[in-house]
Formats: sequence, C-alpha cells, structure tokens
Amino acid sequence: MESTSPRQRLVLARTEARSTCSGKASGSVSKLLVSVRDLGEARVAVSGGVDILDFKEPSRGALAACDPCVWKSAVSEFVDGAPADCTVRLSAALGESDTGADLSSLVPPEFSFAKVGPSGCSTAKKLMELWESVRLPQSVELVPVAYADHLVADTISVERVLDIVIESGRHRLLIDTFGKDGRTLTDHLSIDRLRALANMASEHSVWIALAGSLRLPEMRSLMSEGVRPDCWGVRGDVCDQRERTGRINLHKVTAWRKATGSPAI
Ligand SMILES: O=C[C@H](O)COP(=O)(O)O
Repeated sequence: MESTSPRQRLVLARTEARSTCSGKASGSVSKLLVSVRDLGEARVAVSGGVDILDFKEPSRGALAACDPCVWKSAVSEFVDGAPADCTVRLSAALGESDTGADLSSLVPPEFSFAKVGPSGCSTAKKLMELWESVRLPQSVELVPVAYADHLVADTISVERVLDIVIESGRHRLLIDTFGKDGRTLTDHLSIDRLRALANMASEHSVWIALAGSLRLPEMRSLMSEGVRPDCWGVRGDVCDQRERTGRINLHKVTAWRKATGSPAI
C-alpha cells in the first residue's frame, strides 16, 4: 500500500472532519484579525483578544500601508517587549501594485504576514508577477488578496485568484472588498459562493480569511450558514460609530472575539 505524505494526511483529516456544508471542521474556531493604524489602536485590539494585528492606514484605501516606523514600534512592543504568553501575530498591509514591491523589503522579519492588493492586475500573469515582485524577509509570508468587487478594482475574480493560489503552491488567501462604500462582502458574493470558496480552500489546505466591511450579525449569519473560514478580518465594525477611519472600540473587538471564538453552530 502506498504511503501518504504528511500533506496528504492533513488534507484527508480535514476533509473527513469537515461538516457537509462547512469549509472548516465543526467545533473548531476561527481566528480574528483586526486592522489597526497605530500602537494605541493595537493595544486596544490586543486587550480585546485579537489573534492577528494587521497594520494599515484606513483613510487611504482598502489595503494602504502604515508608516513603516509603526511596524518597527509594533515589533518592540508586541514581540521584543511582549509577555511570554502573548501569541498575537503581526501583519502589514503593503497597498496595491504601485507600492507593494517597494514596501515589502521594509517589513520587519518579526512580522508573520504581509498582504498586497491585486487592483490593476487584470490577468493571472499580472497577478503572479505582482506576488513575485514582493521581496519579504524569509520569515514573513505573503498573503495574496482577492477582491470580491473585482471589476471595480480591474482585477480577476476571487475564484480565479484561489485557483492561482493553489496552482502556484501558496497557502493563504484573504478575500476583501476594494471599495469601502458601505457595501459588504455578501453584497458581492453569495453565501453559496463563499461556502464553496471556503470548502475549496480547505480541500487544498489553503488558509482563508474573509473580510469586507463585515458587520457582526452578518458574520454570525455566515457562520450559521456553514461559512467557516480560518480567519475573519474586520476594521469598520470594531470602530466607534462603525466608521472605519474612527477609533477602535474595545467592547466591539471583544464582541467579535467572542463570536469568532465560538464553536460551529
Ligand atoms: O483586512 C481586513 C480589513 O481591514 C477589513 O476592513 P473593513 O472591515 O473596514 O472592511
């Protein structure tokens, strides 16, 4: 009998454990990513129990970068100066194709992730060239992004991006919205499409995060419909007045933490 590789065994185990309609094993919990613009907001998010601190400047677009000085300060506080039981991981938004490559070399090696937006990458070839142009420290993993509203961002569909992630042997994908105009992820992608995407990602051991102006009731409803990504990403809904350029609110982060950390319904 042919032996199976660790990767194949992982896929089999995950497939067997998955419920019939879920992209994630029943009973497992999703991580919570919160986008923050500075250290003050980062402290609030950590107090609320966030898993991934994602540094970005919300007033300048979907994935605009913070000043790289903020990244350095985050390392001092949340890596070098953190208590031993602190498990928060750091992520940097690098903007879109016009800034991604240049900023990538400035990401500190202590970060876990960096993400770059695909706007303007209207073909698979252009998108792969963007990913290849990113020069991150070896310890930092690129998180490819797909936009649910891909036409307005002049890029390819989320399904096509997931295919390329799989074909190119990458392991992560964030689905977000490009236009922050009040419409949310589910205004662009049906629940069935989201469930199919999560299932496809799971079958190929691709870690998937869902974001895009999500509101807490909407996220709960997606979970109850069997859409269980590895991670939920949020900014606007955890800010005062749900205004994504406002300040992060501890109670709102805590509410998201409780909801994302609950087992499958
Ligand atoms: O990466 C996740 C995004 O920061 C989500 O932001 P948003 O909830 O304001 O769309």
